[in-house]
Amino acid sequence: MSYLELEDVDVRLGDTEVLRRVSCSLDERTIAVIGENGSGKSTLARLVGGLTHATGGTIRVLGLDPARDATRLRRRVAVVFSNPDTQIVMPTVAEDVAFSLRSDKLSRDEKTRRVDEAMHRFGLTEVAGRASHDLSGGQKQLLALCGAFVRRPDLVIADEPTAYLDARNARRVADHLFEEGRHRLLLVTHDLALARRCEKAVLVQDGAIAAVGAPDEIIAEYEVGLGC
Ligand SMILES: Nc1ncnc2c1ncn2[C@@H]1O[C@H](COP(=O)(O)OP(=O)(O)OP(=O)(O)O)[C@@H](O)[C@H]1O
Repeated sequence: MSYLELEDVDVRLGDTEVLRRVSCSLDERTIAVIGENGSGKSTLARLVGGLTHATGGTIRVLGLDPARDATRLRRRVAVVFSNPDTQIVMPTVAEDVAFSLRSDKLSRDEKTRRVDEAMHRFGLTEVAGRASHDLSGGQKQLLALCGAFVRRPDLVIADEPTAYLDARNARRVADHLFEEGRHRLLLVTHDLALARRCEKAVLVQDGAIAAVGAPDEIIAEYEVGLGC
């Protein structure tokens, strides 16, 4: 079984049918989700992350049903959104990163070591004691990513993770996202250069999956549709 299995999945939010009969079986380590504004990409990401529930069909993520195994899934999946404010919960940067490890059964020393190492990787060591909400938009984005990676998840779901970042930090974050390691990546992005770095691409159109394939081919199809 692939780690991402969707069969005839529908998602209705209020009166809107946001995703319709979505089916796919994906096992590539890095997957890009592309498509026009409002096509349903973020909803698909939230669905895979267990934050939005299907109203029809079946879904398995890492072999788990997000509706029934939410706790187990949360332990293995990290979701990062384009708006980092929704993810920052603790007063200082270091506390916020440590908060991500609150339910991990690690010794205090091991937690401290992991937090320090993650802050170093994301260039946050110098602002470790600063108030989280006083950071710039880009620094907040790095903090949200740091909080996701410190947990060493099996699957990272990132929705426009480089949206607020300058070129240097965007590169740094992309390098972490694509780092050879244990995590798989589902990346929602309008940055087609980033999408090209994935092993597979999914094109979402009007709430449905229009195409799945090699990124170059799927991006070409998308650009034709956009009239580029
Ligand atoms: N909670 C909600 N209630 C009703 N409609 C919603 C809700 N969330 C999203 N939608 C609608 O679902 C559609 C898809 O939204 P979604 O955010 O998934 O698109 P997207 O492809 O990620 O767009 P973008 O590229 O602009 O971020 C949009 O028409 C949006 O208005």
